[in-house]
Amino acid sequence: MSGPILQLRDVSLSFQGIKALNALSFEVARGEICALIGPNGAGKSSLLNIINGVYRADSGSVTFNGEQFIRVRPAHAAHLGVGRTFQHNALFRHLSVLDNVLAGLIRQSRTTLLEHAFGVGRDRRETREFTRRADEIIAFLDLTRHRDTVVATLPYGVQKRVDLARALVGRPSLLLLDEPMAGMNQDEKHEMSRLILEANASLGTTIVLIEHDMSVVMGLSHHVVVLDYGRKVGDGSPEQVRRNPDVIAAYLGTAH
Ligand SMILES: Nc1ncnc2c1ncn2[C@@H]1O[C@H](COP(=O)(O)OP(=O)(O)OP(=O)(O)O)[C@@H](O)[C@H]1O
Repeated sequence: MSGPILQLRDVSLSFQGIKALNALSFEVARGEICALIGPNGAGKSSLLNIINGVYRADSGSVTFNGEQFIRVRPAHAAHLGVGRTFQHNALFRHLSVLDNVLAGLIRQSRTTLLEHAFGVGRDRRETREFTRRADEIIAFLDLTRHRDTVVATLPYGVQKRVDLARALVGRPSLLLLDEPMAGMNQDEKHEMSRLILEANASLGTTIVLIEHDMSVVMGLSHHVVVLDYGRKVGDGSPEQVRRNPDVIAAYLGTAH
């Protein structure tokens, strides 16, 4: 399919009179890594929540892969090919890495409750196929040695990789990452950047990510959109955005 993978047109959202997003429009090209930046409270997470159906925009429209919606249920967004990670990872801490990654495939299950209860027919075939897919993504993200380890015992940077594996296993065409490097040290950020670039290059996944660390943003993204008080104040290549005086005033000048 040609054309942008994602288009937002005049999207607005308010919470009790506070405009979190104010007539926001931008496009994400197929295959790019697009960073959303802006000060705290600028509306970045709200925007991701609209794209994957957690929130409903008050007005405007979102077009994903040619399908336009104002409200999409999260399950339908996942079905259309939108994957997501959250700012505070929502892993099953007491389950293994493999089980957490398999959880990313639950929505694609076609097994009936009865087949699942007796472990027969489609259930057995599906389990084999899902495990194969999970192992593939576990290897892709360098997690094979942790495959059977309980997530809670793993270092934080590795847990964030498990979160990425769970989001990637369903092979979304658009992956939304909410602060994938939050709380990481420089080495972990470097490793996570490498994996995001690799997922983008080898799996062809379009990525929209929220990130505060400007050196990460500049090194990773093809395209940067800058928000401030729910409005777009910059939109272009990392270089264009870095030189935009409105952006410097709104964001880069702000202590973070
Ligand atoms: N569920 C909610 N209920 C009420 N207000 C909300 C809710 N979610 C977001 N807001 C408000 O909407 C505005 C935008 O918040 P949002 O979390 O989208 O910003 P952000 O750019 O992601 O911030 P941060 O960088 O701190 O995560 C803020 O004023 C916030 O307080």
